Amino acid sequence: MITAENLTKRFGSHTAVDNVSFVARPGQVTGFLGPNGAGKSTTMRMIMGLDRPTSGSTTVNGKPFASHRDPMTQAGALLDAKAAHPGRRAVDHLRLLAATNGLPAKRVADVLDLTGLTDVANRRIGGFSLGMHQRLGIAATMLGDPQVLIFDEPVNGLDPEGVHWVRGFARARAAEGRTVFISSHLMSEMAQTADHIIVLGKGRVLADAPLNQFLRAAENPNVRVRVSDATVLGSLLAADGVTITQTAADSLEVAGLPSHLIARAAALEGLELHELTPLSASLEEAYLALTDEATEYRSAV
Ligand SMILES: Nc1ncnc2c1ncn2[C@@H]1O[C@H](COP(=O)(O)OP(=O)(O)OP(=O)(O)O)[C@@H](O)[C@H]1O
Repeated sequence: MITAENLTKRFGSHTAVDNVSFVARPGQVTGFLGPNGAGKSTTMRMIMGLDRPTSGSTTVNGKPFASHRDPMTQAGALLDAKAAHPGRRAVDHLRLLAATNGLPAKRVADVLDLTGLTDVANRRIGGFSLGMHQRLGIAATMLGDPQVLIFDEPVNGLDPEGVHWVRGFARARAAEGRTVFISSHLMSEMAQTADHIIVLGKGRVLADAPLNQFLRAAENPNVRVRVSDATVLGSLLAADGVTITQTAADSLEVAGLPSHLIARAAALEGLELHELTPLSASLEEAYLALTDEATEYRSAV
């Protein structure tokens, strides 16, 4: 489990992470979404004790990461896949990490196997493709068999096979009961990987909800309605979970109802519809609207 409570990080006058609170739970892939510069990497670095928060706190399995006696058995983080020395062989890189962290040498063979790198274990890292670098970075996170895994943009630049592999790996680790926390700037990617999504924009949490809530919001976009009597239709549509904004004498914007139900209500009342337009079509658009600070979507999710 990972928690962040009122986490804030300032670099000079710039606030990179602004009062962020969330929980990433065991048994789930939690997607940490946001455009470049939103503060995802800085948050991950603070969780791993690599950056000190200006204020607020984070915990990994109940304690600040750095205060665990055996940190690599608590959490593994892939923050920079190219961090390994290019002249070193993959197996030696992992052996060194295991030895300096007091982990059994036999874990090296286990994690090479787990990440499909056994056949290239004796190759120098400098000759690795991006996908192999990524696998090696992920292998290192698993050396201590930790309960918590943190991957910063793990699919960036990977080919489709590499993306598929990372996705499957993350899902499999969550299915084992681990907490998997993955950042991405692509909603489409997270929609295929995450159970729960936290959206960050300009350092702030814009949304924190199960993936299926985002999917529902995208399936039921806001609908613009022009009708002979907007006041009458508005009162007919009013219900729990439905938000109605009258934008002009003959216009409404309706959130939380599909178009066909709006049309049916108008027809039953004998009202004349002049327009019925869904305002957003896709999950990606819902996410872009959110990070663009479109307030309607923030409340819809
Ligand atoms: N060491 C630093 N010194 C000054 N500013 C920093 C530092 N690290 C990050 N920042 C700034 O903090 C903000 C958040 O950066 P961060 O890397 O956390 O964002 P991100 O969401 O991970 O984006 P990206 O995907 O581009 O890495 C950015 O404006 C960045 O320029």
